[in-house]
Amino acid sequence: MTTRTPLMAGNWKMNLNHLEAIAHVQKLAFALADKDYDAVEVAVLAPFTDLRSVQTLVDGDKLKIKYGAQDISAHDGGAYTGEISGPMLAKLKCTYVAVGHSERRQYHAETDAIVNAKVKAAYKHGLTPILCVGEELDVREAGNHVEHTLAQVEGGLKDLAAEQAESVVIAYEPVWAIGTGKVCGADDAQEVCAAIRGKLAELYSQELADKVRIQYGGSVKSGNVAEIMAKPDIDGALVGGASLDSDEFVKIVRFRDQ
Ligand SMILES: O=C[C@H](O)COP(=O)(O)O
Repeated sequence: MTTRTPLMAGNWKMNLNHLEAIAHVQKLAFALADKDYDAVEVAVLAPFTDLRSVQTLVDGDKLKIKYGAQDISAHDGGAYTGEISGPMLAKLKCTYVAVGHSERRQYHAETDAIVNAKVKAAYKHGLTPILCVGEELDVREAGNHVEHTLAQVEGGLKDLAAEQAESVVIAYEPVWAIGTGKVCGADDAQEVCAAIRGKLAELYSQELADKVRIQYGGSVKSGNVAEIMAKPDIDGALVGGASLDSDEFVKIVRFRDQ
């Protein structure tokens, strides 16, 4: 059986300026330093303006915390005002980049085709995409959440070679549970995450599907993370609001201590 190292990633969204980011990462590093946390991978997805500061801190202090961006341009460079390219993120030694977050899909009209181009841009420049998928409330209420989410997985990974797809991280984030305090029940989250793994097996192979880490995201907190992480197809969490409180995020990272 494949062992998947859990990935706990804090998505700061449009919060924390670069000075606040430094203080926040320092607090995380201090709180996590007294105990070996190799068994869990920790990452922060910071605003673009924070990345250089976070890089300097992580490199300088040799921190185990990984970092990345919340979006990437599908283009490598050129006249795309306001965009940030893969080469720019790679130069900052980002490990991860979130792609297709529901807030990008909703507020920036990102389609599966755009998300797919961004996933490919990430791989082209050595970044690992965290492909975000998940249904809106009306889709869940109509009972189409699995089908909807699997279509986003298939669209996001379209034409991607197995050598790349085997390292993708998929974040299942039901839109109705994001920032609402309404956490998806652990059994409901497991149902969709298992279906995502099944889709990966269908698209590639069971061996590849067993390697891919699938996160749950949506109102994850220290009080519910252990129950979510106990599910066999959930390999981590993509944490929004609760990742802005360093004490709370550390408790989430240490879900096994609960
Ligand atoms: O990327 C993170 C998700 O959007 C979840 O956000 P949340 O933890 O604030 O619900």
